[in-house]
Amino acid sequence: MRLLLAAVGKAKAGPELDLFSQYAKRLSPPLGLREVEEKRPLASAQLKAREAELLLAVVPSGAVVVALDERGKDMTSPELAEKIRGWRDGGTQDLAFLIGGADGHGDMVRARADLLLSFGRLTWPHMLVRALLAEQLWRSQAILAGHPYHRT
Ligand SMILES: C[S@@+](CC[C@H](N)C(=O)[O-])C[C@H]1O[C@@H](n2cnc3c(N)ncnc32)[C@H](O)[C@@H]1O
Repeated sequence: MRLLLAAVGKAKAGPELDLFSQYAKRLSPPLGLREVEEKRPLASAQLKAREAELLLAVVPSGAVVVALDERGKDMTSPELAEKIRGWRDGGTQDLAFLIGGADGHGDMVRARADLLLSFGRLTWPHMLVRALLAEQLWRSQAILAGHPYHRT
């Protein structure tokens, strides 16, 4: 099962990118990263709609889509790992994670998502969410492999 992260914004060199890379490089299969950006200064509603369009354009057809959203579902790490196991064992070819921009996700992303996943009700900076996601994917892989990284 291929893993894709589609995210609004371009990462710059710095601690957030280092942290993301530290976990992303452990993942097997690797986490493909597609960054999208709308340069025009649009009003919030238009910007969210445009970013949703850009994000969904890089998602392979038939992919399972998980949109990261503070209003989404809270899960434990073992629950997320089980969800991923279910998709993998059910024959999913592409699993895509979507991270929005400063204004959050547009309705098109919410409508397309198979799961809205929350990392708690706090709002995190989007570049940090990339690192949190990469760590949780690594944790999921460790849980599914019986690796001692995750302790309950
Ligand atoms: C700065 S946040 C946007 C917050 C925006 N005001 C909103 O209402 O969604 C940018 C992106 O980071 C991700 N994000 C931020 N906090 C999150 C959380 N607690 N759980 C999951 N994703 C989060 C989401 O993908 C969000 O679209």
